[in-house]
Amino acid sequence: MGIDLGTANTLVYVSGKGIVLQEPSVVAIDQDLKVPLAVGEDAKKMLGRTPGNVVALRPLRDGVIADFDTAELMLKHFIRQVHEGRALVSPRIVIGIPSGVTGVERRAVMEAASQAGARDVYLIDEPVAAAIGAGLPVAEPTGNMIIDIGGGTTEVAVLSLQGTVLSESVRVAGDELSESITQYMKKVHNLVVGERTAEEIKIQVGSAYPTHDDDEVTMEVRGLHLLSGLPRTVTIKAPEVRESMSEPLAVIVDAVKRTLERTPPELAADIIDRGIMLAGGGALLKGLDTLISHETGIVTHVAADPLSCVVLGTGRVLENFKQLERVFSGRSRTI
Ligand SMILES: Nc1ncnc2c1ncn2[C@@H]1O[C@H](COP(=O)(O)OP(=O)(O)OP(=O)(O)O)[C@@H](O)[C@H]1O
Repeated sequence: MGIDLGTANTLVYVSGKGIVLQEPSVVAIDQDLKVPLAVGEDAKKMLGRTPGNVVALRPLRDGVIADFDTAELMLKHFIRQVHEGRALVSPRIVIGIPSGVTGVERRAVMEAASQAGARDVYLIDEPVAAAIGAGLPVAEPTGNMIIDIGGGTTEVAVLSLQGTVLSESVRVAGDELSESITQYMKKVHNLVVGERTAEEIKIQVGSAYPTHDDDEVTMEVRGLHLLSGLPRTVTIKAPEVRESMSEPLAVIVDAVKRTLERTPPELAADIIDRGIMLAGGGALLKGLDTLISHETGIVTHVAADPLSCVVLGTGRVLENFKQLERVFSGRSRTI
């Protein structure tokens, strides 16, 4: 089994079956009874809509485990769901985790997977898994650059010979882009919008680079008007949404440029030939590949299925275990 334990989404791949689960990394908990009410999609629908005694939590924030107990609960829930309640037959699990997590958190993730019934737990850094899932030849002696833009972190890495030659991780990614839209709506339109609405704006009319028909793209946004205190609908245009995201986008572009500046010349030459690969849900932001190409002068591609790259990578590693044995950043075995 391969798992992408992401800030925004968790995906599970089962050898021979493919991706069997794709759910938001959200857990809703009844605080009075201390029991989970919902996990995944059902819990995400509750974000910002819960009564006093219920909290909808995202246990991973900014690429790290913010709430370990809830993360463990979620991981166990998903593993059991995939196995339809049956006990695991001591399977091997490969888990993709953000490269910024600490040693303690790595052990905690392995522990949670062991408790859910896994015998051999292997950890793989998300950029490495994303590169494998995007089909980059990471085992060859050639430089590959991957930018994995998730919910909480953007990880930029240069890989060669199954290893990370250099990498940089910034805690600015998809969620921060949505948050900038929230701030903009409040400041310019006096409209308070929730996390889900801000994400919808980003997906529907957000872009990183201008197109000729930009001005015609608009969206009606509902929220709470700050001055009247009443619900109101406001029409926004694509260029203002792009402008509202300019700061976090600049942080991402700077991280890419800094990594390129540190890349050894032979590998840099490979990257110029092969281009840069974008993965993670953030890669779906319209025009982001064009922005990065424009800023770096290097052709930039978006992976075929950016949201699934990490989990597909864990799956490929599972299915080619002997050839890709050196890609792991942690492992544990329960006897
Ligand atoms: N079409 C889209 N346009 C822009 N952003 C999108 C789109 N679809 C998804 N996203 C964003 O992608 C992010 C989630 O990506 P992904 O599932 O790869 O993250 P993750 O792996 O859970 O996070 P992390 O890698 O930080 O742990 C969210 O911020 C979401 O808003």
